[in-house]
Amino acid sequence: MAANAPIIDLKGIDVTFKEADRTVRAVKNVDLEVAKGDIYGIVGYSGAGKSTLVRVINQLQRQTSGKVTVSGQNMGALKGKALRQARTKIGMIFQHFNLMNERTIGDNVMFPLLLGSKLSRHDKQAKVDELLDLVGLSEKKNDYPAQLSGGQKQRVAIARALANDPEILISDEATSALDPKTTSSILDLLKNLNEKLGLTVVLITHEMQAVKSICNKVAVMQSGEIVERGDLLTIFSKPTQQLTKEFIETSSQIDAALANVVAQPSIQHLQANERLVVLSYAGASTDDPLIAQLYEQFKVTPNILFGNVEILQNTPVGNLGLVLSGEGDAVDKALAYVKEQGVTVRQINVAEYQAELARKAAEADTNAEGEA
Ligand SMILES: Nc1ncnc2c1ncn2[C@@H]1O[C@H](COP(=O)(O)OP(=O)(O)OP(=O)(O)O)[C@@H](O)[C@H]1O
Repeated sequence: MAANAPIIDLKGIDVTFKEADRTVRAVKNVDLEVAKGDIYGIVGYSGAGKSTLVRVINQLQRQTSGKVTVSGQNMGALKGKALRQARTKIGMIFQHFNLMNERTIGDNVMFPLLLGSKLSRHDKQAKVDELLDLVGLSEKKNDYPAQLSGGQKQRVAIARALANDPEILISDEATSALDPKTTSSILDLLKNLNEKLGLTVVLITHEMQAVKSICNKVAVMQSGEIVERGDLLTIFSKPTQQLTKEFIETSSQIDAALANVVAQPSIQHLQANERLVVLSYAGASTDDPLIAQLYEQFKVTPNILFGNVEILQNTPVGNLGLVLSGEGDAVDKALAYVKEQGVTVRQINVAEYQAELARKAAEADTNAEGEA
């Protein structure tokens, strides 16, 4: 494998399921390159094709067409023992942990080592101890899965997935059944393993929050296709697709803040020279100088309604909701200047935004009735 070749290289992947009464094209012509050491998030709603796509990486799911290369090996050409061998280098964890309840924690972690590891009996035991130590569960070696919390069970599953020293770990909704605090401790563990062992992680989730906390790259999937992809900062500060924006908004609470704001009478009756805007930026631009310049350069008065700054990949990413007011075309000029500084400007038409909120609420009601 060339030094800078991606560790996972998917080219033109299609997966079609044929059933008696229907055909589902679950993955449509997807290309995906994951570099060694990436924590690559794949985000999308249920049914988008995420699981099917990642199961192609270890060939638990064979592609209908396209080429899968992992660590330089053409996975589609492997069968039998060679395929089993290649799979040991790709660990996988799931939402429901998939532990063997009648075996101890130690034996669960030992299990993959019994299937063809060349280590001696003594070294296998030492490996189990080392793995349990790595995930912080040394004391639970002789307990059974039923005695553990969900977060602890997922740690056991992670230790088991690492038994054969994989280069890649695929996490399929591994935190979806966990509470927020446990989720964040599992995500921290994955990040830690990535740094400590150089493990490449592919993280499937429907929660942008998870992507935000540990991924360096993200792909957004919809109806079997990747609709947007890129490094985390670019995707968060300059999303282009509506679906990406939706996922980001659910994780940043900006829309919840905006919904509160547009419910206020003073905002519903803005003057002709007033504008409601949300400014989003990543990196160098910070609130203070920008806000000061609005007034100093353009005599535009900013009234700050809400704001938040998060640190992604060591870089501040901020969102700021403002009402801007100024004489003549001062607000337009100020906004043009702000855009030149690399800040994304979203102008909110209050009446249209309220209508949109009402439409979404009605849609949610209809869906809830359908599910009831
Ligand atoms: N073995 C299968 N046979 C038939 N259809 C399948 C099979 N596996 C998946 N599908 C269909 O493929 C589509 C994509 O499913 P997939 O599980 O990959 O989506 P997902 O994004 O991972 O969603 P979820 O998080 O709900 O699993 C869905 O329409 C699903 O019903």
